[in-house]
Amino acid sequence: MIITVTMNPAIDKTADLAHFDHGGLNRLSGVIMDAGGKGINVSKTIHELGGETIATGFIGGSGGVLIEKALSELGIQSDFVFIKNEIRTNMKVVESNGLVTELNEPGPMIHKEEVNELTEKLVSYAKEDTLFIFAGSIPNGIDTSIYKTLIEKVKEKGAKVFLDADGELFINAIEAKPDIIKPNRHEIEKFFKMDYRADEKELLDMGNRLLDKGIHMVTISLGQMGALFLTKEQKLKCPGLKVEAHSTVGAGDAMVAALAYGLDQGLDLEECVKLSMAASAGAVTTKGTKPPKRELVDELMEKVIVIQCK
Ligand SMILES: Nc1ncnc2c1ncn2[C@@H]1O[C@H](COP(=O)(O)OP(=O)(O)OP(=O)(O)O)[C@@H](O)[C@H]1O
Ligand SMILES: O=P(O)(O)OC[C@@]1(O)O[C@H](CO)[C@@H](O)[C@@H]1O
Repeated sequence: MIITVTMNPAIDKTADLAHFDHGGLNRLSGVIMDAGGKGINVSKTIHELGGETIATGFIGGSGGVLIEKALSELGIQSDFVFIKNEIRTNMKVVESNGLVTELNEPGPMIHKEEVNELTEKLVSYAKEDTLFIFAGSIPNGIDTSIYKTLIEKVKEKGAKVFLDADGELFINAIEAKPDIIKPNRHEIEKFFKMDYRADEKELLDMGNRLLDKGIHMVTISLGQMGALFLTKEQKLKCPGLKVEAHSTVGAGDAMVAALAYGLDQGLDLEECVKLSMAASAGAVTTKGTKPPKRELVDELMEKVIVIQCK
């Protein structure tokens, strides 16, 4: 079973705008709302691909009720810890030239008892055939070592872990040796304190250094340029697929979802890679934070080119 953990969910509001006038009055059109937050998006994509997940994490307030309802209407199982405070709303502004500006709120204050409740819940789910996905930022009142602590606890019970996080959360969590990670270019460059754009050789080198830390698989996503998929045994790269982009929000989550689903289904690495390239490109074509349709993913899979890195 795949358990997604979203500590900082959000109602995503995606609005269209001809041109963003910084410092001026911007009148938005075509505002749509989606249940968001990285783990929740991962659950939505896994479900669309045909898999099963349980979405957990913190939810609260009217936004929390909306998210639970949205997941239940989709037929996605959830088991959240209900918190006292209201979850956040994140604004995504899509300009007509395709540029997306994201305005993410910090998230609610979480109390110690709420963290303890989630910890107990996760430990109770942890078994040898459980894959946990820890994804996204954390709300207020929680230490940045939380992912590290939780990864250690569930790994003790034999579970596997996929981590998609940034900054201090990522740095601390790496110490707990998650099985799979998916940093994007900026995240991995920041981790290795690079202040310029890494070339492919440097990206491979950074990926190898992370594998040496005991991580089984490192996927480095490169936006429209594609992605690198690295294990000790195999180093694969895929150029990005050409699609009509509407919003890149959630592309990374679709990639995480497809990789997790593929591995959980026992697909070989090359099949997992094709599925994740297709799902992430498919996610770019949807409006708002929506998963790609399975039929589109199947179509796009035929177009994925997998190259062995030298
Ligand atoms: N414009 C695009 N066209 C085609 N594929 C794209 C595009 N943008 C992203 N992708 C696909 O999505 C994957 C993940 O994108 P990216 O590297 O931007 O992840 P991310 O930064 O984690 O995304 P986010 O946090 O916005 O979900 C890429 O590796 C690629 O396969
Ligand atoms: O603020 P975080 O937790 O880093 O990211 C949250 C978020 O931007 O990520 C998802 C897209 O990946 C959106 O649904 C959501 O609004």
